[in-house]
Amino acid sequence: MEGVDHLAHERNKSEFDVDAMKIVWAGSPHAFDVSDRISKLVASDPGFRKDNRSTLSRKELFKNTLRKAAYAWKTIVDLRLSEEEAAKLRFYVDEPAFTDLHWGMFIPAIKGQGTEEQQQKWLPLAYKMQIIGCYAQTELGHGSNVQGLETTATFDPQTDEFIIHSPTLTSSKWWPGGLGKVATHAIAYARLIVGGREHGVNGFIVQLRSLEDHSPLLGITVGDIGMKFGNGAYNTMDNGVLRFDHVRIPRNQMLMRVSQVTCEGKYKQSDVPRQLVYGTMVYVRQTIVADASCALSRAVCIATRYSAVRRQFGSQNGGPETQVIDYKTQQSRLFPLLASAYAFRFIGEWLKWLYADVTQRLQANDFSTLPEAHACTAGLKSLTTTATADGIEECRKLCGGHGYLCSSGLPELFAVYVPACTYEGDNTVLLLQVARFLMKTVSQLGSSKKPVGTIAYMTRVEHLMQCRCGVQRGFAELSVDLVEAAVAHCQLIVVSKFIEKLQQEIPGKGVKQQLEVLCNIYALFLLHKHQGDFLSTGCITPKHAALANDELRSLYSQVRPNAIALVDAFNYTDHYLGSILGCYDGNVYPKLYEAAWKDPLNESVVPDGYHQYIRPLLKQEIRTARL
Ligand SMILES: CCCCCCCC/C=C\CCCCCCCCCCC/C=C/C(=O)SCCNC(=O)CCNC(=O)[C@H](O)C(C)(C)COP(=O)(O)OP(=O)(O)OC[C@H]1O[C@@H](n2cnc3c(N)ncnc32)[C@H](O)[C@@H]1OP(=O)(O)O
Ligand SMILES: Cc1cc2nc3c(=O)[nH]c(=O)nc-3n(C[C@H](O)[C@H](O)[C@H](O)COP(=O)(O)OP(=O)(O)OC[C@H]3O[C@@H](n4cnc5c(N)ncnc54)[C@H](O)[C@@H]3O)c2cc1C
Repeated sequence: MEGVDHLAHERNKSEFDVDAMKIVWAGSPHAFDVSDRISKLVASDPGFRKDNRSTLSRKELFKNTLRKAAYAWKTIVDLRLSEEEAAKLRFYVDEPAFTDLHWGMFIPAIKGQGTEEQQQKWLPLAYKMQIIGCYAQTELGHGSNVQGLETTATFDPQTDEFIIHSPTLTSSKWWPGGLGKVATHAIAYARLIVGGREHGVNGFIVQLRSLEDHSPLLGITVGDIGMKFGNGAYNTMDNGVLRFDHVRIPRNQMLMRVSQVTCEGKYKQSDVPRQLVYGTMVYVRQTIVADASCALSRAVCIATRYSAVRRQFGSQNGGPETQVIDYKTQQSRLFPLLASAYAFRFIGEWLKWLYADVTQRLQANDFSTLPEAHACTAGLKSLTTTATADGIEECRKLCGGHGYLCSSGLPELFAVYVPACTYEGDNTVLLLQVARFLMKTVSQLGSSKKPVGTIAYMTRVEHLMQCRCGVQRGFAELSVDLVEAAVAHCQLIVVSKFIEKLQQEIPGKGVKQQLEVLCNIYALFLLHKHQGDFLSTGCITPKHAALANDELRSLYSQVRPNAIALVDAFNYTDHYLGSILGCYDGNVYPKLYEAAWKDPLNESVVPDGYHQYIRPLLKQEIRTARL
C-alpha cells in the first residue's frame, strides 16, 4: 500500500526523543541543519540519480560520474555553498570520484607540506578547480613500504629543475585515484637525489596533462588500471598508472616545508620532523575513521528496518509470523553493530578533535603529540574499517536472500567500502605501527618519561614491566600477538571515549539512557567475543563471563523496542540509503516486485540469444527424445 508507514507501530514503541538523538548523531543543531538540508537537496534533484549504476558499462558509468561531478560543482557555485555544505553535498551524492582525491589529498598535501609561497601559488588554482590534482604515491612494486618507492627526482643545478623519472616497471605509479583519466596535476612522491646523494622520499607537484586539450605532457605515460571489485561501486573512480620519462619540473615544485633544495644544489632539512612528509595520510586516516560510522550505520539502518518487516515462522492460530528482529540470534548479530555505529560516531568526533589539536601544536613547533596522533589515526583507521567492512557483510546476511540483490544496496556498499581496509595503509601494516608505538612506550616505563593521553593507563598495568624482556625476543617474531595487543589498545580508546561522551550533558528524553545501553552492549560484546583472552589472563573469572552474557541478553531486550527509532536517528533519506529493504516506510515487497520488472533483462519477454543458443538446444532435445 502506497503512502502507508509499515513501520509506524515500531516507531510508536520508541522510548526516547528521536529528534534529540538526531542532533547527537549529527554532532550539533547546526551540523544537523546542514546535513538535513543538503541531503534533501540531493535526494530531490534528478541530476543526482544513482539507482542505475550497477547496470551501466564502465565507460557509461565513468562518463556519468564526470557529469555528476560537474553538476555538483555547478550546484556548489550557483548556490554559493560553504565548504561544510559542499562536503555534505559530496557525501550525499554518494559516488567516489576524482574530486575526492583533489579535495581530500591533493589540496591537503599542498597545505601540509608546501611552503607559504607554494600555497599561495597553487591553492587558489586548486580551490577554483582550474587545476585538478591527485595523490601519486603508491607504485606497482611498493605501497606499504613508502621508503621503498623507486621513482627518482634528481636535481639539475644547470637548469634549476628536477628530473622526475620512473627507472623500472615496478616504479610505475599505480592506484592513485583521479590519475587515470582526469587529473591535470599530481603530487608525485619520489626519492630526492641532490648532488648524487639520496635524501629520502619527498612530494613534487608535477603537471601531467595539457590544460588546453588534456593530452599527456611530454614524457608522461598515463592511463586507467582497469575494472575493480563489484559492479558500479569504486569503478566510478579512475585509479591510474603513470610513468615518467625524464620529466623536468622547476625546482620550486618540490614541496619544501620539511626539506629544501637551494638553486646551488644544497639540501637543507627544516627543524620539523621528517614524518610530516606522511602528514596527508594522517589527515585522511582521520577522515576515514569519521566516515566509518556513516557506512556502518547505513548498513545497520537497512538491516534493522528490514528485520522488522521480514517475518518467518512462529504463526500462532493463523496470526502473523514472528518478525525476524525478535529472534535473539538476529539481535545478537545486529545490535552489537548498531552499538558499533554509535561508538564509531563518537570516536570519529574525538579523533577530529585530536587531529585539530596536533595540527595546532605543529604550527607552534610542538611535535610532542605527533607519535600519539599517528598511532591513534593508524590504529583507529584499521579497527573501524575492518569492523565496518565485516559489519556491512553481516548486515547483508542478516537480510537473507534479498540482501544479495543489488536493490538491497548492500552489495554495492560493501564493494565501495571494503578497499578502505587497504588504502591509506593496509590495516595490518597500520596495526604494526601502533604495536611499535606501544612497545616503545613499554620500553620507557620506569624512566622519567611518563606516558600520557591514550597510553596513560600503562603506568597502572604493572605486569607490562615484565613484558619488556619478552618483546626484546624480537618484534617480528611476536608480531601476531603484538597486532592483537594493538587492537585491544584501540578498543580501549573506543570504549573510553564512548564512556566520556556519556559523562557530558545530553539533552532529550531518554536519549542518554539509550546511549548508555548501546555503550554497555559495545563493551560487553567485546568482552564476550574475547572472553578466552580475558579468562586466560585472569582479568575475569568464568562467573564474570557468564554474568556479561546474561547482561548482554537483557540489554538486547532493552534495545529491541527502540531499534527502529535508533536507526531513524541517522536521518538518512531513501535516496542516500539506496535500498529497497531499508526504505523508510518499510513497504518492501511491492517495491522489490516492481524493481525486478525494471531490470534491463526484463525489457523483452524472450531474451536476446534465444534463437542462437536456447532454441537449438531445445530442438536437439526433441530430436533426441524422438530417437
Ligand atoms: C561528486 C563531486 C562533488 C564535488 C564536491 C567538491 C567538494 C568536496 C569536499 C570534500 C571532499 C573530501 C573527500 C575526502 C575523501 C578522501 C578520500 C580518500 C580516498 C582514499 C584514497 C586512497 C589513497 C591512498 O591510499 S594514498 C597512499 C597511502 N599509503 C599508505 O598509507 C602507505 C602506508 N605506509 C606508511 O604509512 C609508512 O610507510 C609506514 C608507516 C607503514 C612505515 O614507514 P617507514 O618510513 O618505513 O617508517 P618506520 O621506519 O616504520 O617509522 C619511522 C618513524 O616514523 C613514524 N611514522 C610513520 N608514519 C608516520 C606518520 N604518518 N606520522 C607520524 N609518524 C609516523 C613511525 O612510527 C616511526 O617512529 P619511531 O618513533 O621511529 O618509532
Ligand atoms: C581503491 C584504492 C584506492 C587507492 N588510492 C590510492 C591513491 O589515491 N594514491 C596512492 O598513492 N595509492 C592509492 N592506493 C594504494 C594503497 O594505498 C595501497 O594499496 C596500500 O597502501 C597497501 O599497500 P600495498 O598495495 O603495497 O600492499 P602490500 O604491502 O603489498 O600488502 C600485501 C600484504 O602484505 C602484508 N604486509 C605488507 N607489509 C607487511 C609487513 N611489514 N608486515 C606484515 N605484513 C605486511 C599486508 O598486510 C597485506 O596482507 C589505493 C588502493 C586502493 C585499493
